Amino acid sequence: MIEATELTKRYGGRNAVDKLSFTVRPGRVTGFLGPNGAGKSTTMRLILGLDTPTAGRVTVGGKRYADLRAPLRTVGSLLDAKGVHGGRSAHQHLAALAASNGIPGRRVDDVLDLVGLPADTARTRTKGFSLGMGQRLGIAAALIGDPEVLILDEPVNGLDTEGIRWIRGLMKSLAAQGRTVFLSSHLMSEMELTADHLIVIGRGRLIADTTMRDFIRTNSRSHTLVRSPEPEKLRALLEARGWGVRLDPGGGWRVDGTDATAIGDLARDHGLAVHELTPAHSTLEEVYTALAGDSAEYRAGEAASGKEAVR
Ligand SMILES: Nc1ncnc2c1ncn2[C@@H]1O[C@H](COP(=O)(O)OP(=O)(O)OP(=O)(O)O)[C@@H](O)[C@H]1O
Repeated sequence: MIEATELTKRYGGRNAVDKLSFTVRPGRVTGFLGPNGAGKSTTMRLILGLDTPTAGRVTVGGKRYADLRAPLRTVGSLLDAKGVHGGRSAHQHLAALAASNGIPGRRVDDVLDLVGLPADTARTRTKGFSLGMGQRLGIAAALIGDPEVLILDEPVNGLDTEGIRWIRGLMKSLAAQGRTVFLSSHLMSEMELTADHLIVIGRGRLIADTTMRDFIRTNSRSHTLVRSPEPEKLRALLEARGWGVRLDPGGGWRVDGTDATAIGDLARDHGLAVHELTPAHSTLEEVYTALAGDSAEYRAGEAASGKEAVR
């Protein structure tokens, strides 16, 4: 569990993190979203004791990071996959981390296996590692202490499709084991598939702390997707009713202001074939983009309650 209470970090004259209070609970994957400069990395650094708060506090498993005796056994993190000495091998890097936290050396082979880094690769210097291999090594380092809490900043960066799918499965299985998984990503489609819960910030303030499902439901414009072999005829009929009609990126029309029943009846009354008629919600990406485009920093002032998704 991660608990932030009125967490504040001031740089120069500006609050990068501004009275942020939230709880990241075990047993689920929590996504951390916010536009560039919203304060996500700063928050993660504060959680990990890499920076000190100006005010407020944040704890991991009930303790401040600085008070953890063997931190890697409590919290594993991936903030910057390039933060590895290029002259060392992956094996040496992980062995050094293990030794520094009283973790048995045999754990190194376990985590290498878990992240799919072959033994011979793990013995070569990391300087030649691809971005994807570096990312796997970073995740191995995060897992070395078998921690209850995982904090990962953009963990799918540089991974190919198979790697992204692998991370998704790994995050979900770690959460299913009862661990706390907190991750940021700019890949919305991936976040939608991976996270159960979302914490959204803008300008250092809490905007939403809610389930993925509720975040999308509350902020999406529900619409009906309709396809017909005579799309223009259908569009004319829909618009004549005063309903909003937009082109769906996948083809067909997105219709606002009515429901599937009314559209189906309308098409039938005019002898028009309909090949698809689906009530639909926006994707996370659509909701998020609309929110971000709505105003710089998500109308941070309006979201004072913090618990409700923005509208
Ligand atoms: N060490 C620092 N000194 C001064 N200002 C900083 C420092 N670190 C971050 N900031 C500022 O704090 C704000 C929040 O930055 P932060 O990197 O936490 O945002 P972010 O949400 O992680 O953004 P991104 O998605 O681009 O990584 C920004 O305005 C940034 O310029």
